[in-house]
Amino acid sequence: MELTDQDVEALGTWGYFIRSTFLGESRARVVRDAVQARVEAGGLKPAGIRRGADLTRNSAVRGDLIDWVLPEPGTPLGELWEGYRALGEALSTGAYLGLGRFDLQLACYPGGGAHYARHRDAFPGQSNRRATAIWYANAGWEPAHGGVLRLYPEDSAPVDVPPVLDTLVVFLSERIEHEVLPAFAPRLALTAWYYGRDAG
Ligand SMILES: O=C(O)CCC(=O)C(=O)O
Ligand SMILES: [Fe+2]
Repeated sequence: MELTDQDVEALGTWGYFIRSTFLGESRARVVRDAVQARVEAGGLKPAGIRRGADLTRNSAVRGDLIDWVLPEPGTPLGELWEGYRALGEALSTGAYLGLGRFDLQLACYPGGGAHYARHRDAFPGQSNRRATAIWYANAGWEPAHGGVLRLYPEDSAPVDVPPVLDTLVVFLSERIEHEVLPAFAPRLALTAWYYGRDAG
């Protein structure tokens, strides 16, 4: 995994970059099937919203179901995990982000208008989340399904990212506000949050 000069420049200037392919089509389909199977097996739980020490559930803010993905060498999800590990290394080497460990979350927005209100993934000085990377697992996503990720770069117009299979979005967690617009079909995303190397 290597970042292009364009990726690095976009990250520095705008705080994000987008790639239309991460794993490549055939591997992406295999991972997608594994993600789908995991969702169908049940076990995803309504996501919480943290306000200080309180964890609350409020589908008016956030309507997804989540689970955490751990390293699973030799499985399709393990392959994705490994891809994220390599991405973290590339971000550290190529963009000097100094990243350490990451958490990887599987999120399913069930459709029916589920969304996630505008937010940041980290606040300056309060968290060691440095970078967010999101990979989408939705084959056959159509504009009528809604569910775009809307990024709000600081000095430019909002940018919409349809959650199409194998698309990868990377942004600086403290810098980029974003939201998920209402989704009208089941929407699958895998999000990694990278912590600074100095994080506990
Ligand atoms: O699924 C997405 O596109 C973004 C989700 C998100 O913002 C989050 O989980 O913090
Ligand atoms: Fe987010």
